[in-house]
Amino acid sequence: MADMVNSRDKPIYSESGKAKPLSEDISGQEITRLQNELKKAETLLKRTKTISAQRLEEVKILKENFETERQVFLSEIEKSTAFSREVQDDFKRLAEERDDLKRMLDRSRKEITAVKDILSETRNDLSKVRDEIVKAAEDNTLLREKVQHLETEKKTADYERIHFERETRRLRAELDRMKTTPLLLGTVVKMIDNENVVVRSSAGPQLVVSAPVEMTEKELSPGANVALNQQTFSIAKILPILEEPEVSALELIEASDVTYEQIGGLADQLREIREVVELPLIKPEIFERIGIEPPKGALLYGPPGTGKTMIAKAVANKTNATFIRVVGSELVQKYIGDGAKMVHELFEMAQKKAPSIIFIDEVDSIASKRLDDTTSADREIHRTLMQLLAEMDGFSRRTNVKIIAATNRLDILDPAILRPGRFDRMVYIPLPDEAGRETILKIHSVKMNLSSEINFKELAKMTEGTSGADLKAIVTEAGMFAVREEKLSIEKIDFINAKEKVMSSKKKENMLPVPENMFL
Ligand SMILES: Nc1ncnc2c1ncn2[C@@H]1O[C@H](COP(=O)(O)OP(=O)(O)OP(=O)(O)O)[C@@H](O)[C@H]1O
Repeated sequence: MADMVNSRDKPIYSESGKAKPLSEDISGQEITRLQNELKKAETLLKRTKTISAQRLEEVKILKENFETERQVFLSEIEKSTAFSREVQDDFKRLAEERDDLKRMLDRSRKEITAVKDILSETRNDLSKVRDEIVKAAEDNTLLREKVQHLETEKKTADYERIHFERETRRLRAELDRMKTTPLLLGTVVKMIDNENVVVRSSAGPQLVVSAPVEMTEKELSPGANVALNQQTFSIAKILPILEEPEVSALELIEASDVTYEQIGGLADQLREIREVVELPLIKPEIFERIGIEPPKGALLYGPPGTGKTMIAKAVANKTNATFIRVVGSELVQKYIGDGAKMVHELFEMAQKKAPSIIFIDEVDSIASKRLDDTTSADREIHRTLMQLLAEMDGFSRRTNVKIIAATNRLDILDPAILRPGRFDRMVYIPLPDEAGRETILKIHSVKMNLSSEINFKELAKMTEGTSGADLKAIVTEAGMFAVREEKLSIEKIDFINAKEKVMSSKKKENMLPVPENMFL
């Protein structure tokens, strides 16, 4: 057993921990026990070593983990430090900005205060200006009233002046006629030489008279109408020759260019006139076939500027007739003493130029009713009328001569001229209605360059009471407005301005007194 003790196992310790020499009291059992104990201790030591190794390993891992986390924390701290620095910078910048803003706010507050002051000053000024405007408007109204009053006075004065001028002219003509010894009518037969002329006096004999030095050979050509002094038979003046319309009271148009299409809004009236004037000229056989006398003509009456002359010209155009226009007032004013003769020559010329249409404008000037022929002028007018009636009665209905007369004063016409057999139809030519006005506006602006916004229907609504001549004036005036402003086309505003202008001047005219029943 002693062999079994390993030298390595020496010394052996007792339970009390005190080493005892092996030789002494160690029994076999004790040795076994001690060996067991030793084994246990070894096992324990081994386990302890293992555990220590495990613990060491764990400590190592923990150490590593700790290092890693420390690094993470360090980097986090670094980041936080950088962030905190940024935050500090931002804060600083924001603080600066806030200071700037504060300064700006202060400045703005000061500016607002200044603006408020200016505003209150301006408000005061404005209220002063408003007061001044109100005062000026009141002054303006007063002035306008004064101007209106003055305009009315001026119109009255103008009207009186025109009236007096007319009266003066009439009296002067009357006076001249009374002063002048009546002249004899004569016709040049031939010129003998530069100084002597043979004339046939209307009294009968042929005479040789001296040629006045101021008269040319051409003026004294054979056939020229002359007036001769009753006592000396010298040539006092050359009388106009009817066939030369520019020196007579006549307007002679061989071929009129007015067509029915150029007349707006008078369809019914045109139909009536065409029946009595156009039809007998174009188709006289219809009347023969039916066995009725063709009409002689028509009397057109109505307000001025409604197209009476146009109608007569259009009929002349349609029938290829010569259009001869004579103005009643000119007949008696220009050819004092010769009115009746002129009427006779007028009908003669119409026959010569047939087919023809005699248009007697302002027929009231020679055909007005009067109670008695007090003055010689009245007697002269009466003679002219009698001649007209005689000519109308005398010429055959079958000739190619038709008469159209026109007047604005049906109320003053002598009933003699209205008697049946003279004018077969009396046609009222009224102011155009709305549709008529629209057509007339379109007719007169057909060649104009118009802007697309122009609405003639609307314009026709605004021009109530205007005549065809007024509407033509509006169109022309609108063109003038556009020309003045160098526009490319006529705009609506030009028409509105033209309408205002024409209608206001018409209103002024209308303020002159109008005889009662003027268009009846
Ligand atoms: N119905 C119409 N259609 C188109 N244009 C018209 C019309 N009526 C008048 N006018 C225009 O007015 C102008 C004057 O018309 P016109 O001389 O025919 O009138 P009137 O009735 O004879 O006038 P007055 O009685 O003053 O002699 C014409 O040249 C024409 O341009």
